[in-house]
Amino acid sequence: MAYTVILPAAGSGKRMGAEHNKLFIELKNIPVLIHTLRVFERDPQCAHIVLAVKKDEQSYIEQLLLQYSIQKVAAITEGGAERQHSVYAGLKASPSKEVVLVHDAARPFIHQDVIHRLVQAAEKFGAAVAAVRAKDTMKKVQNGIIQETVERESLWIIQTPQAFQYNILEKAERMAELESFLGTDEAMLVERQGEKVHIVESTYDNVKVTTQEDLLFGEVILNKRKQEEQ
Ligand SMILES: Nc1ccn([C@@H]2O[C@H](COP(=O)(O)OP(=O)(O)OP(=O)(O)O)[C@@H](O)[C@H]2O)c(=O)n1
Ligand SMILES: C[C@](O)(CO)[C@H](O)COP(=O)(O)O
Repeated sequence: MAYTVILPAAGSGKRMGAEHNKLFIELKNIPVLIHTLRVFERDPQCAHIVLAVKKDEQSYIEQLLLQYSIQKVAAITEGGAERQHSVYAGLKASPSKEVVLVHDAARPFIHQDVIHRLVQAAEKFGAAVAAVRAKDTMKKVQNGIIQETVERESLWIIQTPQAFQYNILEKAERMAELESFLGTDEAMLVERQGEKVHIVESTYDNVKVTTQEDLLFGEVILNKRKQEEQ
């Protein structure tokens, strides 16, 4: 089934400590943003891409789209102060009212197979997110003291893409805005509307480029994939 992907790309990259948007940092001489865009540009099931960007970065991003022949961007909208605001702005600009994916532009290593399983799950169940099982023990801590160990067997690390039937995500975003609720992912907003969100198992190399170390991981991931292609 065809889908539209919303790519929030309007962050400040504080944890990266870069002078400019971390999405412009190059991995193997290609900007992180382009690596991510190429995944969807090359996916026949992706009908449209919607970008949410910082106003003062829009013309530079438009130049990148031309330079790298990215054709599927149907809309570029202005992002907001929080990731959630950027996603909602992107949703409002979406040309499609069917299955919509939200994917961090900072996650360039997503596999097409995971995307397709997410689209199928969203079509069938209404909402689904990419995730991997927790490998470390997780604990709740207050004032530097462990309060509770969370049983690991049922713990998953949630990623993006997060896939939804349009009307489910639209209502969740609209209600969150009305109630001034801020979540760290779209699933939170959908869950609070009583919807069931399904898990689609993803891969551990679906890294979000957040801190300097992730750039090292990214180089290794790209080198490994290049070797596998040979
Ligand atoms: N107001 C915001 C904040 C984030 N994002 C985007 O959401 C994705 C995930 O956010 P994150 O990795 O946290 O990026 P930043 O917010 O830039 O990072 P930091 O929190 O370190 O500043 C990124 O593609 C980022 O560009 C966005 O579109 N609008
Ligand atoms: C949406 C997300 O990628 C799921 O893990 C994550 O919550 C984004 O967090 P960020 O701090 O906005 O990068």
